[in-house]
Amino acid sequence: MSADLILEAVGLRRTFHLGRRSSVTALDDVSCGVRRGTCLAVVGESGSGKSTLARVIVGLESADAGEVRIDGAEVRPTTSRSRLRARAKLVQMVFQDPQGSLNRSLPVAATIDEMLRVHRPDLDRAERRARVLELFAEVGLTERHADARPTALSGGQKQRVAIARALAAEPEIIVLDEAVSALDVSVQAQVLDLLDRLREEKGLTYLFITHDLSVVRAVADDVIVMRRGRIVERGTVDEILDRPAHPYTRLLLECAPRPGWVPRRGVIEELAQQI
Ligand SMILES: Nc1ncnc2c1ncn2[C@@H]1O[C@H](COP(=O)(O)OP(=O)(O)OP(=O)(O)O)[C@@H](O)[C@H]1O
Repeated sequence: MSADLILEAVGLRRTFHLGRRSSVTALDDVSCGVRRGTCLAVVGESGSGKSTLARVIVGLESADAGEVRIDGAEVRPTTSRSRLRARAKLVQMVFQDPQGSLNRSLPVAATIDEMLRVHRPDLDRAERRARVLELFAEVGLTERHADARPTALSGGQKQRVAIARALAAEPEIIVLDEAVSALDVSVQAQVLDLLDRLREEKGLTYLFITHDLSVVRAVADDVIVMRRGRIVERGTVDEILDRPAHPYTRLLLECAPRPGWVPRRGVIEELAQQI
């Protein structure tokens, strides 16, 4: 493993069998690496294999072949509590819908408190409360937000809570799976700014999954472009966005005329038949 790669995936393959005769290869010999303290964006249209890559990388899904290493240690799916806890210290995931990680009937502070109980057993109740408020401040929220129920918060505020929850584990890597895709463009820009600031302040590493090329420049250093489970192009953000070499990347760029545009499944594939 190259010295500055905190995360490395080598030769990942994952096929889903949908019946006796039909199967889909979501990952087809995928290899990539993320340099410590940088952001790698994974782009591609719906169904290209991005989420499967993210899930295999965090150990939520197993690969049929290949391996993932974080900080030199191999990541495998596990049900062992101590291993899951150790992994959560290394890598956290933020999803498109923050609602999933929030309890509707409790103030959002309770969700962060729960993370701290697991990952910071050294803190007593009062110290945890202080840490919760510190984490809220870090993501631009106040005590009033901490004591609100999820239903009282906007989509952008809930996504900030989800980021605070991830930070509570003090991970080295955060995998963001379409984390800003459901937000309005202006809120999207604020959350992207927040992510960028947190990365710099905390030396975090991001794997940023998105179908939306228009948000990539704001956060990414490097980009991989996926199509039908394979990486068709990789490079720095400037190379990919300004000088795309692969016709599929050019098509993705042409098909993203404005921020927040969501491609219908299959549209790009239809156009890409000629490539
Ligand atoms: N659990 C599963 N069972 C069967 N097929 C699956 C499963 N998970 C993913 N797939 C299939 O694998 C392919 C890749 O899916 P994946 O979700 O990784 O793509 P994606 O690029 O993240 O798309 P999206 O943004 O729509 O989630 C798709 O054809 C999908 O239908």
